[in-house]
Amino acid sequence: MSIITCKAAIAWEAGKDLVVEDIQVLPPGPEEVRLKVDYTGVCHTDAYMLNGHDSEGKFPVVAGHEGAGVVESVGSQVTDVKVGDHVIPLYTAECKECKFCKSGKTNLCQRVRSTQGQGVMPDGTVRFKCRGQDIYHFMGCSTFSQYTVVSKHSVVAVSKEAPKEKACLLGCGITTGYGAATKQQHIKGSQVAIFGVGCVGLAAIQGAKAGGATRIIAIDTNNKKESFAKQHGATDFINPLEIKDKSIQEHLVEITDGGLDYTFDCTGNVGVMRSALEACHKGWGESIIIGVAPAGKEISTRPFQLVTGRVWKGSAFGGVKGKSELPGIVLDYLNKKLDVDSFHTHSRPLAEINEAFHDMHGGDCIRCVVDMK
Ligand SMILES: NC(=O)C1=CN([C@@H]2O[C@H](COP(=O)(O)OP(=O)(O)OC[C@H]3O[C@@H](n4cnc5c(N)ncnc54)[C@H](OP(=O)(O)O)[C@@H]3O)[C@@H](O)[C@H]2O)C=CC1
Ligand SMILES: N[C@@H](CCC(=O)N[C@@H](CSC=O)C(=O)NCC(=O)O)C(=O)O
Ligand SMILES: [Zn+2]
Ligand SMILES: [Zn+2]
Repeated sequence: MSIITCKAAIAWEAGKDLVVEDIQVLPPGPEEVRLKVDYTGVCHTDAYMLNGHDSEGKFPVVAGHEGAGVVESVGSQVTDVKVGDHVIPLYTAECKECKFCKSGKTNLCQRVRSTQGQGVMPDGTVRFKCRGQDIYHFMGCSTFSQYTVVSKHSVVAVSKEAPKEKACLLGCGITTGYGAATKQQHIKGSQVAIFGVGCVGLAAIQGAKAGGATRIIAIDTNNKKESFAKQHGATDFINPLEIKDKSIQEHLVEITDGGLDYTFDCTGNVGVMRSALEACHKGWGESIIIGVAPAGKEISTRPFQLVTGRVWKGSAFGGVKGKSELPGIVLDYLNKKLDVDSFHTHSRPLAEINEAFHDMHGGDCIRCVVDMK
């Protein structure tokens, strides 16, 4: 296996445009997989890290974590995937052996998590070089490169029938929102509010509908999001900026006879997280934090909100175990149980990856998919 020279979008420092340039991608180590990335989505978490808001952010870096591609080569200890497999990299690994994997209580495998957070492979080194300099990995995926190297625990083979320009979105945004909603045990017949109608929030709306929620209130500051929300099953749409005489949580409690059974924060704004918690029904309402808040931000509420039975919790990658569950979610997409196509609203070639980040903030964009080929 030799070094591959290809194109990658490199972030040299926080807050600056990515630069597309030649990068050297080293061969995979014994427990690693090198893959050709065909498509990558651009998630809000990439923007957050590239803007310097991630306490784990390291530069220079190849960002991107919502990809789909094909295995190019594998290390000697890799048995789960083989050359030619269509794969999705997993920022939430699944080793099936660590305490977390074996607990049956969480999808948060810790096998590679600490090195992943440091931007390096499990052996503490990197597989990217540009202009003679080491370049960090991001979230164990680094899909903004035409080739990338991931741990064998951080990749799963999926059906070759799934178009990769759509399947990539199952590598983060759609799975995150859909999983977070569908994994709530008592969502059937419930009243739900989803704050933030981006890719994650829209997928949570879809999940709430699939789970049988009877009232699904979508909340976004951009009115252009109403049609997307209703198309996916929202029964109501509220722009919180249009609620004048009271807070959004007071309004929600009023119109739902005491509050929501479930609320989901899909914004990353800590003020919104508080509203989402306080909009929950006394005694049993549960608020699930999905959004990622900037470094240094903290959540607060009156403890009385929890004393009186509201539950505050969080969800990463929708609670989905990547190796065990993602191939089935891809099949759900192929079997039309799960809509993915309508989330792919914008496309860009790699040369225009910076514009993909601008697309994100127009009300008409759910996901921009970058063609890496
Ligand atoms: N826990 C996990 O596993 C994951 C977490 N995330 C996080 O989830 C969040 C959503 O991600 P994604 O869908 O990609 O992001 P998007 O930026 O696509 O969507 C966020 C939406 O929330 C809207 N919004 C912003 N402020 C408010 C507000 N005060 N009230 C209501 N709506 C608001 C935004 O509007 P506008 O664009 O006009 O600002 C936008 O429509 C991010 O924080 C991301 O980092 C993402 C993936 C996985
Ligand atoms: N590094 C950040 C936290 C970032 C974060 O919470 N990431 C989410 C996924 S966001 C995907 O788009 C996640 O899975 N978190 C669990 C984890 O183990 O990272 C920080 O330090 O605050
Ligand atoms: Zn993401
Ligand atoms: Zn594990």
